[in-house]
Amino acid sequence: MTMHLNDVTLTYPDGDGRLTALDHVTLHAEPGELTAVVGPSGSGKSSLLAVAATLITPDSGQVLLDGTDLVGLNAKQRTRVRRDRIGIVFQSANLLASLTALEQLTVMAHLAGEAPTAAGERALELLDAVGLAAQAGRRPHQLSGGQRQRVTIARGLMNSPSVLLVDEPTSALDSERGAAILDLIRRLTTERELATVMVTHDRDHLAHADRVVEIVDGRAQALAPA
Ligand SMILES: Nc1ncnc2c1ncn2[C@@H]1O[C@H](COP(=O)(O)OP(=O)(O)OP(=O)(O)O)[C@@H](O)[C@H]1O
Repeated sequence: MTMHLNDVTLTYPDGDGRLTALDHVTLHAEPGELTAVVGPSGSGKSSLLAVAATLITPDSGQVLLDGTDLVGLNAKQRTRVRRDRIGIVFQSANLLASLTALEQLTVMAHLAGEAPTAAGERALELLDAVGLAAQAGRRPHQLSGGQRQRVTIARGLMNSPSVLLVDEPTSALDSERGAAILDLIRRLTTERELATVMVTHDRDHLAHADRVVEIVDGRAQALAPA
């Protein structure tokens, strides 16, 4: 599926006025392609992901998923689209301390009402895909930072999404582990035909991207991939 943000403007209340976080932003994410979003702190990158994830409704513009505008949907419909079509790997989406890596994934399916057997099989497959088959029974404190990040990526794929939204996937990792996570996101994007949008502060990551969008003061411009 293609995600297309079209002329999106988002403002937040700011004292007596409004702060423009996204200023007529347009962005295309195509299946099998990795779009990197870069820009200074406070430029609007997280806001962009939140709009794409349908967690925030923009003031104007469209969020098109295969041509359907998600902005017009009601809350229940948006929740369904998010659950069925969108994978979210945000920094704030922490792992639950008491659950094993496998359970971090199956709990998602459980909440969505899926039968445990199918969910367990898919979760194991995903942990295998991110290189953690042997660690399926470990809890977060028994995993390295890079392994925990892999679990969050696998969890983001649990609903077999078409669109994957990733916020700063390597910020807590050293450069070697960060590079491995980038390789993983690149590979999964290609193999699973995901339309991936990834916010990153690390310019080394741009070599992995098919498209690079720079956001400055809420305005987006396309950069040539590195
Ligand atoms: N809930 C909010 N209410 C008011 N202003 C907000 C809110 N969230 C973000 N902002 C402001 O909107 C602007 C864009 O913020 P955003 O978090 O999207 O930037 P960012 O590029 O992700 O920054 P960083 O790289 O530091 O995470 C900033 O000026 C920020 O202060």
